[in-house]
Amino acid sequence: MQDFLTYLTLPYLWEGAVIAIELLVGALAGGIIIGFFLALASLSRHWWIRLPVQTYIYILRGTPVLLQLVLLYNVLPQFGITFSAFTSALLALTINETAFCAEIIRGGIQSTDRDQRMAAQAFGFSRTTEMVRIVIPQALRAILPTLGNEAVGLLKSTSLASVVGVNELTMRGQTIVSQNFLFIPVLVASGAIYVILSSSIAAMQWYLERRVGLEHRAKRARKQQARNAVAAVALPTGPYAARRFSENAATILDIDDLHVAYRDKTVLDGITLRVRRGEVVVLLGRSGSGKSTLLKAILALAPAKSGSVTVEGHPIGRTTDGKPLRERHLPGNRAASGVGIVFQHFALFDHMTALENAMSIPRLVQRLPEAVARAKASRALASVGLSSFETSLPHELSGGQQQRVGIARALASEPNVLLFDEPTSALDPELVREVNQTIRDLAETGMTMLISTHDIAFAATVADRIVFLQNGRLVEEGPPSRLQAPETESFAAFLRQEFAGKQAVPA
Ligand SMILES: Nc1ncnc2c1ncn2[C@@H]1O[C@H](COP(=O)(O)OP(=O)(O)OP(=O)(O)O)[C@@H](O)[C@H]1O
Repeated sequence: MQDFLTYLTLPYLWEGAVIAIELLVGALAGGIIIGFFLALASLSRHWWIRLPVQTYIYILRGTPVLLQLVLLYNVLPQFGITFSAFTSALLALTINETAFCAEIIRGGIQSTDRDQRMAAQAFGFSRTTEMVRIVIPQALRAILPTLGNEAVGLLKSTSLASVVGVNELTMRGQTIVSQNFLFIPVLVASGAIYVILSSSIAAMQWYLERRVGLEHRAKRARKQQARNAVAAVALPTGPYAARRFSENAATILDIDDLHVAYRDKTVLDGITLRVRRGEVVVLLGRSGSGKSTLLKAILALAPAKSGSVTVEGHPIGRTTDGKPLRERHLPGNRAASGVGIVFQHFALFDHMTALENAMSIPRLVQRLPEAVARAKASRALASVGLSSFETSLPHELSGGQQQRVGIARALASEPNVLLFDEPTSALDPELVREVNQTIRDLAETGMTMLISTHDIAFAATVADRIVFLQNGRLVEEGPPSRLQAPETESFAAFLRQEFAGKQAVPA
């Protein structure tokens, strides 16, 4: 025991441990940074970017790190490149680590909810903002446990550096043993130092997991809200000024001869639709008729083959002379369109509180000062009756409340037109009413809305105009009274089917 304690506190062994730590930190940092870019490249849409990166990862993951180390140390000098033993070991470990980290990070990125990423794109987040504010914080939660394991594995792999003569912890232990033959106390002391180091990694992992955990975020948000309550900004009253719909109102959303196809399958076949300021238009149609695609196409999120969408003269997804916009110009174009959208499955950012969700567009897209964004978000949440839930995370809310946060998030950007993609179809029947009422209240304020729904009773009470789609074509449109007196046989057949076994259309 005495020998063990002597070796456990021996500076010679601890100096070796420091070398192991240097290798670990250098290789892990390099692995994570380079691995991040490799992960992005391996997810590229272009095969000529993807393929070489995937091949690199495949080869590195498939060969022992010891082999890579010896190869690097012995082969490079033959090309006139000579590194010290430490640099060679660091390089070999880093290169190996890039492949493993790339795979871990790729998994994390892919684990981020697709709906949230689509929402970010619809709101006009730039690719970088989407990555930094939405994807990475959520991916971190998913990858930290695996990354912790990887760090412990790497710590153990640093012992391989002794093969090329790096005088790290394992080598120092062996050197002592070769002189005094006290195998047990020396090797157990070396092992104990490795355990101390890996325990430090575990402690760091625990701390970081807590920091990025949802509970910690909620706690921080509550503290911050208490601080910001003093610095609240007064906004002019009512962004949603009452603008009652009038038949003579000007067109605000103009969809002209829109064709959308996924690969060779036509999904929208020449849709022309004009929505006037303050008007509420409800889209009806069977599942697969193209309602969601139409809403996505308005924000250039679906592959439009021809046709145009303009909002108050602002073309979406195209230049003023009708050419398709380049990918990198789409976020700015969407952000400037004044179109807000509410999704069927809410697509709330899971790691943000209700207030942060509602602040996301004013802050991250419109780049308003924090206090102004906060005030707008607060007002939007108040308008949907959720003032007392500002610091709640999405998972702490009911489905109906989550959807109302979704509505508040869209409202906080003060849109000119609001799109709803089946806003209640993911909700339990008892929660549908609260969301429908929120949308009706919005209609009363004069908000221009285009709503896709299967809820015909709701359509009857909110719509100024009904539009019926079938197989991607606009088959019938007219006042809500058409729900009782459809003009086309296909709309009548749709209504009969929808109402088989349901309640009658309200008069
Ligand atoms: N990303 C996609 N790739 C290929 N086809 C797609 C894609 N998105 C939608 N479609 C197809 O487009 C058609 C219209 O789909 P869409 O979601 O717009 O219908 P919908 O009327 O909104 O249906 P629902 O009421 O069930 O939501 C469907 O046939 C669907 O399979």
